[in-house]
Amino acid sequence: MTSAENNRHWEECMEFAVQTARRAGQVIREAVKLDKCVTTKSSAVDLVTETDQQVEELIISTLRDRYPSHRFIGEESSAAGERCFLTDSPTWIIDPIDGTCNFVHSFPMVAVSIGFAVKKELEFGVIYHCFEETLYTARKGHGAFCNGLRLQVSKEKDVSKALILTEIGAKRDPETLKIFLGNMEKLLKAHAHGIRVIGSATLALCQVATGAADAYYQFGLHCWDIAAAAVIIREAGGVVMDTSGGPLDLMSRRVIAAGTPEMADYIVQQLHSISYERDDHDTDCISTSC
Ligand SMILES: O=P(O)(O)O[C@H]1[C@H](O)[C@@H](O)[C@H](O)[C@H](O)[C@@H]1O
Ligand SMILES: [Mg+2]
Ligand SMILES: [Mg+2]
Repeated sequence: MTSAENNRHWEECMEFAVQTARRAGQVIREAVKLDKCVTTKSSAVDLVTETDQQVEELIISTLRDRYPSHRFIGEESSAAGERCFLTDSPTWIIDPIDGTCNFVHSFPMVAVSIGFAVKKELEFGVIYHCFEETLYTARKGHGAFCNGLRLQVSKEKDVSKALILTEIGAKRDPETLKIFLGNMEKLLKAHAHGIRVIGSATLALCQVATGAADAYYQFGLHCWDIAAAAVIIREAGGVVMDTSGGPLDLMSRRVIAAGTPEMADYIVQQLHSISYERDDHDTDCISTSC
């Protein structure tokens, strides 16, 4: 296909992703009122429900019917053992319920996140806030939007004038908690206006894109938490990078996002790292042969 044909095709894919995310959000809104069967994954606080699995199946089957040649990375498919790696093929990167702990507690900060990559480059992102029915979208080179209104990140460079968001991740061992709380302490001692933990990495990252938050950082999230939000933040004029200050590594389980590079660079200097196994940890052989 020509680049113009590709451009039109990815636009059509994003429009279909929006319809699919809205359908998934409707299922989640209905399920949140019902009794939930809750189990755990990597730790006692890494929760999953039947709804996570059903919604992921709905999303992937709907997309696969329409785009049978595409590849799929899903949070719950990965938890069930499917390998998590990008190839040059068009690939959907899906978090069916971001904020599962919130969903279990009926705390209304829950999103469906659908990212899309081609030739290992993020092309578009769709994040749908299921309870507010707020839709965040962005396509590379075409801007970022919230319910159709264009988004612009904060221009704040000074951490002492910043509202910063983060998430805890799934590990709760003493060493992890010491580093997590130490990182927050460093930023609070730098007189950040506040630090917020809302229980959904994707919705927190969307607040960086809207300019309501000046920065976000986390160790322990996944590629499906980052993919869609990275496009939305970049298209809103923000930066998304590795916690080392280098380029974003989608599979690394860590991220810093900010409205300005100055804010991001300051946070890089403050953070002590928490290590998590990469999302693509068991695919070294495949990734070199694909
Ligand atoms: O599992 P879901 O999809 O709910 O994603 C959340 C992670 O579980 C948390 O560890 C992580 O800290 C973030 O809250 C992230 O949104
Ligand atoms: Mg999830
Ligand atoms: Mg998630």
